[in-house]
Amino acid sequence: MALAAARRLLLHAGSRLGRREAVDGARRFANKRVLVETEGPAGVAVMKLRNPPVNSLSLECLTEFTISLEKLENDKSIRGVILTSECPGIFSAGLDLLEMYGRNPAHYAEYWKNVQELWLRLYTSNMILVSAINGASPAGGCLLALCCDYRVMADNPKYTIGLNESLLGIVAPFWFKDMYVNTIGHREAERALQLGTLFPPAEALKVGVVDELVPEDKVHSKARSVMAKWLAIPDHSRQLTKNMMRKATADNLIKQREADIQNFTSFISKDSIQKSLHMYLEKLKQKKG
Ligand SMILES: CCCCCCC/C=C/C(=O)SCCNC(=O)CCNC(=O)[C@H](O)C(C)(C)COP(=O)(O)OP(=O)(O)OC[C@H]1O[C@@H](n2cnc3c(N)ncnc32)[C@H](O)[C@@H]1OP(=O)(O)O
Repeated sequence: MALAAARRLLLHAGSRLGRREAVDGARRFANKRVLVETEGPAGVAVMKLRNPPVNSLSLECLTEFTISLEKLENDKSIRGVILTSECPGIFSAGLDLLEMYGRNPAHYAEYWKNVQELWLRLYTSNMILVSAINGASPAGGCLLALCCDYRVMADNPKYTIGLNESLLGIVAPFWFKDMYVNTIGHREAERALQLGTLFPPAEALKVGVVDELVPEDKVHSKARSVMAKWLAIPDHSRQLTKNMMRKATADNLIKQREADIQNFTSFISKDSIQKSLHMYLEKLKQKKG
């Protein structure tokens, strides 16, 4: 309930801000955790995640992200979105572990519903989505990138990308898996999912998790030039083709959303899974020394 009210408020506040800043030609609207800048005639928006320190996808962040996408979808002048991060060295640390640890079943259900919603909106977007991966991108971070039509990654060996859920003692849901299989093929996905592989850039390129590597300072300009190429294709044929390629995967979740929420809630509530998450969080803390 509270979240729905927040959503209405954000939509309203966002549109007021959007109108005010349109005066300069370049428009922008911002929620606390997502900044969107649109650049006039080209019809391209740049969406920057800014939920420091690691752009974890908290419930608030997911909500703001989904609302921002909804607004862009409703703006017929926008044809493409570049998805990137404002947090140095991190694209997104994925789902917020603190939303999945030490909470109650109702919270887990609410959180998962919002994860599903963002995924469905991103994955089935009619807009061209290009990710400019400028940092680490584990699990849910990789998921965001996989939803895009094209992935440009900074060629910095410190950054890794992949679905590493098994390392946390949890299991990537079937729709994460489906998208991984669609992107890198069954054999590679099977291996990478079991091992929880976090690919450094060169390996991510080789296996097909990303489409292109560029020096870090060129990620944004490359994403723009990729976008220009995709914008040259007529929207209607590109959109119908995208829909044809993705519909079955999206429908697979749509037809069992409620069961998937229940499955997540009972899985994540298990003592053994909570214990695994606790240990992983402790490991993250200890890493700092
Ligand atoms: C049937 C269904 C089953 C369940 C399916 C669930 C699917 C789950 C999907 C996910 O996305 S789970 C999340 C997976 N993410 C990770 O494994 C990433 C963990 N984080 C890191 O590896 C590192 O933090 C980093 C992203 C590489 C950044 O490293 P850096 O050294 O720059 O920062 P840190 O000191 O490690 O972290 C700072 C701060 O942030 C906290 N944090 C990190 N990641 C998360 C996260 N995903 N959620 C919440 N909080 C996170 C970290 O603990 C530090 O906190 P403080 O110690 O400062 O309090």
